[in-house]
Amino acid sequence: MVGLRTISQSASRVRKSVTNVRYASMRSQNWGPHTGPKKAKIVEVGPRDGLQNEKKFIPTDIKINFINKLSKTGLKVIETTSIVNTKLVPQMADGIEVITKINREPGVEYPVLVPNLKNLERAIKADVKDIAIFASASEEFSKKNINCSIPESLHRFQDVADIANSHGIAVRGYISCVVGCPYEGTISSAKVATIAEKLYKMGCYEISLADTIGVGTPGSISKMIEDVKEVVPVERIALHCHDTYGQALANIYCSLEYGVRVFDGSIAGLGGCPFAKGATGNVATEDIVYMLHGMGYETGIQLPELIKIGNYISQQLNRSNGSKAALAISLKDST
Ligand SMILES: CC(C)(COP(=O)([O-])OP(=O)([O-])OC[C@H]1O[C@@H](n2cnc3c(N)ncnc32)[C@H](O)[C@@H]1OP(=O)([O-])[O-])[C@@H](O)C(=O)NCCC(=O)NCCSC(=O)C[C@@](C)(O)CC(=O)[O-]
Repeated sequence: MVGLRTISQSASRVRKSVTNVRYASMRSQNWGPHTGPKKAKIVEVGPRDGLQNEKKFIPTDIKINFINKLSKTGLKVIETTSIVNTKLVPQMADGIEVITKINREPGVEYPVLVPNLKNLERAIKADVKDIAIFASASEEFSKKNINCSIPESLHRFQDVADIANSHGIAVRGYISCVVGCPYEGTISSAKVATIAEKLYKMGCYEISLADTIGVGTPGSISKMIEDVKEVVPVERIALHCHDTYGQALANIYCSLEYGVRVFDGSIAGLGGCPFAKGATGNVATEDIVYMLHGMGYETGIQLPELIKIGNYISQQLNRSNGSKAALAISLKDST
């Protein structure tokens, strides 16, 4: 740990160049709204956000099998697990085993949630190449989720980002509760923009704006994106929707109008946050992909394969598939 801290200063210099390399490779993929074929990127968060709240422990082999299957669908980013306090999130207690045992396909990124330096150290030992840090726009949620205030968390994340980047590890940044919080109610978009700018400046290659409890509508989401776009280039913005109020696809559609091209989704609509009452499933990846393909966006994802895996994991969890597109297509195919 002491070793990690001592390299923190030179790390900020290295950070800049590593971040720029990541930017260059992302730019070549044209996630922005500009010219060329219409492209969008999906960040599959099912293995982490989708599973973290499951009460019954899912055997590690099933998690690994699930991720290995997802790796063959054309997805370019699969958020694999988290390295956090195992007493608080017991479902992710096998995070290190999962990340070390999956088959990491070339061209696929496997980010892992990391909240602090101690856990970054564990991630580095496990040869993790991509991490996600997770801040919040709500003080209360920040304290409940990561046991510190927003300013303390940003201070902590600066160290994590510096050291991660100095090891060549790319860093994605989340902001939870971007329009509403289960404890504080409405959240100001100006506050979200301030935090987004800080995460971006500390070296996050992408800022994922999370509507943790799914209260956003195209009205509140567009205001929030407008404000964040002022301080973070739109091609570095991702939207992470939960579908609690059935608004997720409408919100994604409206963010497309603002130039956002990166969307987090959870296969079969799995998900929920242990620290946010009312955080139900994430928007189903299959539904996002169905909509994007229908609008002429290329995602590189084979939807039929994704649907098979959504059905597989739903069976393993003994629950019905939460994707409407998957249900409709599976029904049509079976008749
Ligand atoms: C952030 C901390 C660590 C701060 O926790 P802390 O108490 O401030 O710091 P700590 O590092 O001293 O850790 C406390 C205890 O946890 C243990 N610990 C710590 N890490 C590990 C580990 N890997 N394996 C085993 N033990 C671990 C550590 O050893 C210690 O044990 P003690 O000394 O008390 O016996 C804690 O609050 C925590 O882990 N919180 C869980 C956060 C979390 O996973 N939240 C859910 C994901 S975020 C989310 O879902 C939102 C998102 C991203 O999807 C977007 C959205 O929709 O909003």
